[in-house]
Amino acid sequence: MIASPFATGPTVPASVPSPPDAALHLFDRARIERALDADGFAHVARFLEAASCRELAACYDDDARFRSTIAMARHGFGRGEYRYFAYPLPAALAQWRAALYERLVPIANRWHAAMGLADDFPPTHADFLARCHAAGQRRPTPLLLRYGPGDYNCLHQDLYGAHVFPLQVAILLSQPGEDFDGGEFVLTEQRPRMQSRAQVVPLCRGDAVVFAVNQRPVQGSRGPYRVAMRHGVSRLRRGQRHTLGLIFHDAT
Ligand SMILES: O=C(O)CCC(=O)C(=O)O
Ligand SMILES: [Fe+2]
Repeated sequence: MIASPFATGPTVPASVPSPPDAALHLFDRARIERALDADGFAHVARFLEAASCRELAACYDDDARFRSTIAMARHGFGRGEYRYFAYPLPAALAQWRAALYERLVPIANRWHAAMGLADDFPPTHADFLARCHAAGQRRPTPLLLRYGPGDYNCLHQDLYGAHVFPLQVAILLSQPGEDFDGGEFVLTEQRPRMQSRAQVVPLCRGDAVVFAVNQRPVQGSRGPYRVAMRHGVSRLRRGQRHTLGLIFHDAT
């Protein structure tokens, strides 16, 4: 268990509330690895408590925490808005990012080897960030997303430069059926010489989904081949939906 997202950090005001810890113990690596290998995603239920979700969603309006705000419609990305956190990240977001990286890095390295990709990833997130920063990828990528009625997120890949960690995590901060309707997390998979396959991940508030950023290896009869994944969110029919996105590489 680790500290609250808002507990410390040089620029975070002392008055900000302290939600409970993320349930990193639910992050059962063997199960997650099996699910990622089979489907390209793993669902981790109840990763964050409702109070933490509410506090994270509420911090969307705190301008001082963010480096930039993107109106998705302006870029053809969909409809809705998201904001990238500024460095220094709220202390526990940095800790979650580092802790999740360390749990996922063996899978990332095995995937890259299976796909014949040269990169291998260092055991700590600090060392991987140093590699990103040395290559000019210095801007933080953790983000909060906010969707209202009619909003959606087009299928995409969060690639921000040459250095790409092949897995990322999204955490739903709102409760489907209560806070919003519609707005399902969707993944598609482009398989060589085959039509694309879509999967919907039925997240509840506080659930995390770990998924492939771009390519993943699939075991074929003649060895592994690569499939390309994309993710997005279907249109909201009602209400408001917030998500926390944790991407492990930084951006140019
Ligand atoms: O809102 C969502 O569930 C999708 C978020 C997303 O695209 C991301 O975390 O990269
Ligand atoms: Fe994304």
